[in-house]
Amino acid sequence: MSSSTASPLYLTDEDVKKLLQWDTLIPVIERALKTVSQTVETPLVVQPPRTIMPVPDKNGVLLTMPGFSKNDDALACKLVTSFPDNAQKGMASIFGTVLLFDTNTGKVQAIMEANEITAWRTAAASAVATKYLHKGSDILAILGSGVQARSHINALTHLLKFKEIRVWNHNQQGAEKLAAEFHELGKCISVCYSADDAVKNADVIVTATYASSPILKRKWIKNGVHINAVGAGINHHSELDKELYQAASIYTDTMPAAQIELKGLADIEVSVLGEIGEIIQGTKHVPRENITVFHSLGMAVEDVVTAKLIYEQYKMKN
Ligand SMILES: NC(=O)C1=CN([C@@H]2O[C@H](COP(=O)(O)OP(=O)(O)OC[C@H]3O[C@@H](n4cnc5c(N)ncnc54)[C@H](OP(=O)(O)O)[C@@H]3O)[C@@H](O)[C@H]2O)C=CC1
Ligand SMILES: O=C([O-])C1=[NH+]CCC1
Repeated sequence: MSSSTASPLYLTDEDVKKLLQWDTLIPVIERALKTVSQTVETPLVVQPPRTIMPVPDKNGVLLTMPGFSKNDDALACKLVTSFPDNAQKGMASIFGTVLLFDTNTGKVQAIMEANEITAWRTAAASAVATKYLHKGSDILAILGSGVQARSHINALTHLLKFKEIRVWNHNQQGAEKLAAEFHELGKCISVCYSADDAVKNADVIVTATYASSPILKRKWIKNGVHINAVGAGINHHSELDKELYQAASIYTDTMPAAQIELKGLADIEVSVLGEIGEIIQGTKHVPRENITVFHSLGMAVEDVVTAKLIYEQYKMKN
């Protein structure tokens, strides 16, 4: 069959999972984060603001996330939904699909289920932010026990050797289940029964929930802690309390998206200081004693480069 008539490759989440590894993914995501922040005449990354469409009468949103990376010669678009009530049905909250295109012809090369892609690339971005902004690695605290909580434990423990890992969830059973799952794999995780216990003296904290009121407070955490704020829906920022926002140096993945999706921070007189890519490049510096927040929104280019990496790995193995 000629390549102009060949059907696109279809990869399920199971297939994708077999083709992803932190050692290869984290550097690819690091390069994407850095490239987004580079000012060059011809853009190396194209990612228009994503559309976020609330689904009427349902507690859910549909996002469209197209992107292009020149360095990776990769063009893709992710469609992703977020339906927080799915947990009550025993289902995942986030469902995604990525279309990867041939950059010369625009023909679809591959269609990939993107639940694993979203879980891995988000955690990889937090791992990169943590690499540049953490000051210690004794204690890791995870707030939330869902898909992102799991992938963040995997990515962060791949990168850093923590002495203690703690998990808290608003529903204790979720935390216990996650800890038991890691226990099976030989990883010890303590379940905490309050969020303040979980984050006491922590060096790195991840918030990955749908909380609509703060689950992390300034008064509970030490100076110098690094926080990856990953969750809490679209168009609002609610996992951290006002005092914490006001005390922290906040970085994000992409400023154009932050100006839209984090615009509510202006109401509490908080500004995002810049992109994590600027820290990677060394054009911005943060004093060691500062509390740092990586406000992760999720970028199309992360999905683009991850899908390309998966496609290349697939071709190599088949
Ligand atoms: N920045 C990015 O790139 C991305 C961000 N996200 C965001 O990350 C967050 C987690 O996503 P994901 O792990 O896939 O979702 P999951 O449904 O797998 O996990 C959600 C977690 O939040 C908890 N939770 C739900 N409601 C509340 C609440 N009101 N207060 C406190 N905790 C709550 C759940 O507990 P329980 O199930 O026990 O109720 C569960 O631990 C979401 O906000 C999502 O939008 C997701 C993908 C990418
Ligand atoms: O970037 C992403 O894929 C998402 N961010 C929030 C929900 C899904």
